[in-house]
Amino acid sequence: MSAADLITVKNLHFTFPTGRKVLNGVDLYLRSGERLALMGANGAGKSSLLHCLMGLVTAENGEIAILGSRCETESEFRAIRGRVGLLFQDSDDQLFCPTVLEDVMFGPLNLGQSRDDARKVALKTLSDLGLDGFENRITYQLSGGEKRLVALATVLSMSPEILLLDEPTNGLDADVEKRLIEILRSLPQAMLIISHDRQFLEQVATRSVRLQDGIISQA
Ligand SMILES: Nc1ncnc2c1ncn2[C@@H]1O[C@H](COP(=O)(O)OP(=O)(O)OP(=O)(O)O)[C@@H](O)[C@H]1O
Repeated sequence: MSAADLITVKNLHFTFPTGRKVLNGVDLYLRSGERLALMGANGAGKSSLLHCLMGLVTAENGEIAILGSRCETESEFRAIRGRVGLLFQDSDDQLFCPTVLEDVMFGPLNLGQSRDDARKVALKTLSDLGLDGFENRITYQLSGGEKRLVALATVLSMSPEILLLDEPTNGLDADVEKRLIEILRSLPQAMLIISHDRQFLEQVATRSVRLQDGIISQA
């Protein structure tokens, strides 16, 4: 690990209130320019690890530093949340507005942009993802794959400095997955990507690690 790490995790432990322990001393780093694949079996704790990184659940032990700031308290996590974009595993956790445009504008508005600027950035982000003409679609009526791309648009419209992507290819057909691969490869942000799609990871990831038995090993 080095001072140049965008994310540094040391000896992280996390247990659900039910007593299920999923992280048992995780060490991890993400550096500028990396697209890091986080692999592991179903239930290994990959999503839980991303949730710890965003402060959505509280680790009982260990250290998290993001973009040079130590994150432990809610106010410390709040300070970095606008700079880190999390694509949830389930698109329905990400989309809560009646229309696509409102959902994609929500983040930029929340970051203090004017309605005009938020609209412009939302329309550009949708266009970049091949979603021209989707702006007035009713979010809950979208197909699973369409929702996946709109959910990604809600993340990218905030121009986060780091991307945490939880199974981004879920529900995408082969052509759309191919487009997503090109998009992710063209983005400047470092990213941590959870996926069970080996072909996808082979084309996108610059490094891979595996979460198993609560710890990280080389994949
Ligand atoms: N709220 C909860 N309370 C108790 N246990 C939970 C809770 N949420 C998840 N778990 C359990 O914690 C474990 C880790 O879940 P997590 O979703 O982090 O795994 P994952 O590696 O992302 O799995 P997958 O690849 O299937 O998405 C699983 O066994 C899951 O059933």
